[in-house]
Amino acid sequence: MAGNDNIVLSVRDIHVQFGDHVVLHDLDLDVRRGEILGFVGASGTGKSVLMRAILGLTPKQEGSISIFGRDIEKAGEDERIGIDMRMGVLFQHGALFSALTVAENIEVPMREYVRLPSKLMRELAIVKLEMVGLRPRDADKYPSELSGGMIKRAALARALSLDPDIVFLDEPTSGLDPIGAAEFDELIAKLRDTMGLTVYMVTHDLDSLFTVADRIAVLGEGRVIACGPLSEMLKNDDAWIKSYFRGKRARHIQATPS
Ligand SMILES: Nc1ncnc2c1ncn2[C@@H]1O[C@H](COP(=O)(O)OP(=O)(O)OP(=O)(O)O)[C@@H](O)[C@H]1O
Repeated sequence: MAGNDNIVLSVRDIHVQFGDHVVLHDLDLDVRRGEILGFVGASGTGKSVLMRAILGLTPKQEGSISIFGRDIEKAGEDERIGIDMRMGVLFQHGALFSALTVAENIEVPMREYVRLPSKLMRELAIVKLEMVGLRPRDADKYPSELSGGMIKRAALARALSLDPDIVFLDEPTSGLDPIGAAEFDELIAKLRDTMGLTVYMVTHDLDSLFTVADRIAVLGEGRVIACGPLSEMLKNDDAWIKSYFRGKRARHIQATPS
């Protein structure tokens, strides 16, 4: 429920369509403080659309979105900026600015939202770099000089730039090898534990869901058709959920000791 301190994000009766194409309808979702919520669904079901609608980047036709207990449509401009500052985003493919160094990329949200001396921004950027497991000497590299895993980490550092309460991660482990993906999952869990972050993670990565997600929300036919811990997904008899969580690949992951 909105207004409940334990709920960071509350989505109610959301409807989003493009022309005649209804992507989301009557969609409800709550994200709890300090949890890692894994958000899954077949390709093209609207996971990115929902994330973009929550972030105010895609218009919705109906419904309400409350963040930190505040309906974002009722928030004034200053309040909205305050809410935006408490949300970090890692877009699919990292989306770093290629003409900026890693440190400059991390400083982008600082420049946008807060006025700080350059030297302090640089120092803060280095702290963020270290938080995500990069080294200070990576600060002056350009994105083209980074590996895929380093790009994800740099993008995460940028998402953490303003010490947000919640981060939205769109397929953070896609394109990483299994070891890099597992290390990234570990990093996310560590940041949640140390910073009390709430994590909203769109993913296709079963390993992530099995190892770090506290709850999983499943999108199907425009709505959240199931939401709960992995144990509930493993008992769910919906055809897609069953084949996803109890299919061959899932059985292999469960059988492999971590
Ligand atoms: N700006 C837009 N205009 C028109 N249609 C759009 C727009 N954005 C998304 N869509 C459509 O909405 C549907 C859902 O897209 P979305 O990218 O949210 O899927 P997804 O669940 O994130 O898929 P994937 O797992 O493959 O990334 C798709 O049919 C897509 O073509």
